[in-house]
Amino acid sequence: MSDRTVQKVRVKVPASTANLGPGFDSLGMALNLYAWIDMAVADRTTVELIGDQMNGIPTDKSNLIYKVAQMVFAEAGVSIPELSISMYSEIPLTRGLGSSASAIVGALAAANALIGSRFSTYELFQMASRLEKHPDNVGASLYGGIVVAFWDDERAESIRLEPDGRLDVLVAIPEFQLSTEKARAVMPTQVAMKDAVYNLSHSSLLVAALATGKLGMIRHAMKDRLHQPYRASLIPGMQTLLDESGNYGALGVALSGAGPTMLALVDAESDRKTELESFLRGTLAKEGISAKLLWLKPCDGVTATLLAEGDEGLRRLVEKEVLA
Ligand SMILES: Nc1ncnc2c1ncn2[C@@H]1O[C@H](COP(=O)(O)OP(=O)(O)O)[C@@H](O)[C@H]1O
Ligand SMILES: N[C@@H](CCOP(=O)(O)O)C(=O)O
Repeated sequence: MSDRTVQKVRVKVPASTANLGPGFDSLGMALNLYAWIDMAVADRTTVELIGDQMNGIPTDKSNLIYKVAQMVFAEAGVSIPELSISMYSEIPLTRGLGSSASAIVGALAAANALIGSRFSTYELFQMASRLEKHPDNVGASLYGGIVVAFWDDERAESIRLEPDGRLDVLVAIPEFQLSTEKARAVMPTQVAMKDAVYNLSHSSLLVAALATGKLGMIRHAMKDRLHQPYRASLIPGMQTLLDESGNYGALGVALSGAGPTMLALVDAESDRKTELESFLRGTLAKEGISAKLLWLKPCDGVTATLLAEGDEGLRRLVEKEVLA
């Protein structure tokens, strides 16, 4: 252990939505649902999961947070074999809101803060993209805002766009889980040139619309032929939502990440929010799917805070400030 090592850190990391329709594996947006991770140097490794959101996550050294932290230490040439980790998360698992990316980014940021921030945010982004194998969710959780990025199996590059303040985000989170692995497995390995051109043009137009605040263009741009048509078979009601949400006040609609969550961009001033909620809820209900609806906002990326001896534990913070 080096003298630059601090004893305890807390990170707060946002959820993310990837793709935004046509930007498969290249567009992401941070959303204000959060996970908190406390990480401390310890004599014996412990993993405390607060709340029941993370049921089934391992609490030994096979835990993703522990493994990612060890990767950071190894890369820095530092030995901190035993960690005390506490976690609380509002981000539902395997629903397309980037829980795995938030865990990876949270672990990278916490471990890096523990060793005196030896790595830059850019270096953490390279590590995160290598682990997640696509940069959209990790880029958004790390940098915040809207992130436009690529990962070419060797390096990741990105630019953050400032989200327009008028953008509200409605997500419908179905009760069933769908792993990213399963939702990637239904996609073809090759696509027709016309579909590639369709996505290139729509994704480029979407980025331009988001960058210039031309919100009316979103309904034309937020369309996809690379992944959503294949994934629709896994999410009953999805095609109807994609085809018709625009008639109920959405600026645009997409599958959030690999799904099953559906996401609508909405003008914050819209007077049709209740109408849109009923349409989303009703369409999924017709397929026998109950869904939790949440209104979210784009937000900033991960933050890390060094903790002092007397600072309250994560469980207390969650009871006092998050669940209150
Ligand atoms: N806080 C966490 N700690 C450890 N593993 C996690 C955590 N959050 C998510 N994961 C892992 O990520 C998986 C979900 O990833 P994925 O299928 O990509 O869905 P999504 O990222 O959309 O929630 C979980 O099943 C779990 O293995
Ligand atoms: N671009 C990826 C995004 C997966 O996001 P997740 O939140 O579902 O993990 C994909 O579409 O597979």
